[in-house]
Amino acid sequence: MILRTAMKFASTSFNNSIKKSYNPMCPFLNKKLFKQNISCSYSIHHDLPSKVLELYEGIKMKDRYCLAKAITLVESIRKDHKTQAQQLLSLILDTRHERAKETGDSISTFRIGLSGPPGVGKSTFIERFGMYVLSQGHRVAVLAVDPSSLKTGGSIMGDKTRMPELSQQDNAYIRPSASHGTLGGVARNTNEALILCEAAGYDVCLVETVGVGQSETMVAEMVDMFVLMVPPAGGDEIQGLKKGIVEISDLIVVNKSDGVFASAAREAVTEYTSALKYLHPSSPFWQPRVIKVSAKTNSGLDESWKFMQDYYNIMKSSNELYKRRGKQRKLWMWRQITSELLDRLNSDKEIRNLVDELEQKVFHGEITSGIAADYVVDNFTHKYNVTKTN
Ligand SMILES: Nc1nc2c(ncn2[C@@H]2O[C@H](COP(=O)(O)OP(=O)(O)OP(=O)(O)O)[C@@H](O)[C@H]2O)c(=O)[nH]1
Repeated sequence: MILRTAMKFASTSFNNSIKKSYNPMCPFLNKKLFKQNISCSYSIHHDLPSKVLELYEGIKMKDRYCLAKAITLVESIRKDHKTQAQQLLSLILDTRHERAKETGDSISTFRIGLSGPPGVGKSTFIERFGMYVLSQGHRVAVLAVDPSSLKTGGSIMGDKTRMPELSQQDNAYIRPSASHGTLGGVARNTNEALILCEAAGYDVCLVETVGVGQSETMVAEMVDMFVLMVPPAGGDEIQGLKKGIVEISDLIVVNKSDGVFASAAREAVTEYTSALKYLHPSSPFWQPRVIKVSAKTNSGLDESWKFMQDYYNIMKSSNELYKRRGKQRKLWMWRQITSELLDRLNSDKEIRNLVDELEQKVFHGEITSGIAADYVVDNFTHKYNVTKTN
């Protein structure tokens, strides 16, 4: 209650200060966008709704309730919510940008992706590993991208009950995967939720996913390090693993290396290590490693964290982390452009009718897909007076 009143007060005075002078929270956007007279929705910075400011203040004060509300806002498909979410995110980014200028350190958090087939022990590992990382003085957030929840409508992964001990900790925050929308949409929301978690002081963020379809690639494209968890089996099982997924992994963790699985786990480590020799590492600064752990007995957790920290330090000091995050941001921007354009195209009735008509012609082989696509894009751009560059 006291916290909320304080937040309300802080956000009111903050709002007033914003109104008095010209957009003080957004010097970068002032310079780069407004002065160049670029018309963009960021002009919404002028009159920020109190809801956005309250969430911003709450997140800064590490209030979990505000963080949860902010993530829900990011996940919402309502147009006004989308605008508010972008306002909140750009406030957070501006603050981060300013802080980085002061400290000279632009990256102070560690984003780790974790993937593996169902039943490999991801949630047991995250529960135990998360507790270990907390004991090292960090704050841990766990997010999930669960493609199966999109089909079933329920969230299977990332559920709090899968990590009962971790979810009780003050310094841990667990957020289940959204269970509506498309995989791309859910991944994009998770990407933005990461920014919110970091702003709320969670310096180690884990993003969990299962090895289905594109979800692993999408998660790899939003984290600093990608960890693949595999069962204690080799031979055919390794052959069956998608080569692409091993290729993008910075660390392979063979779980369940206890009891009857101990020797199979040792063999798996040897086999994965030799398989990695034939693959290109995703960075010239890091040779991917293979280690065995047992989430059940806690063995190998400290070693896993040590490898992860080695990776982080090497990638950060070589500036690779900075470049990687930059490339990822550009990639997500393009994803966003593509999906936004498609949304606009699909929501235009006239164009939608044209698409339906052309789809029939393409289906019956009356025209080529290429011609139909060109025709749709030409009509769309012409309608909105977009100049076509040749
Ligand atoms: N022996 C052994 N069993 C483990 C270990 N880690 C997990 N398990 C068991 O493996 C089973 C699956 O573990 P989960 O942690 O639920 O696996 P998951 O990958 O999260 O599975 P999904 O929820 O299907 O995505 C459970 O019965 C765990 O108790 C381990 O290190 N050793």
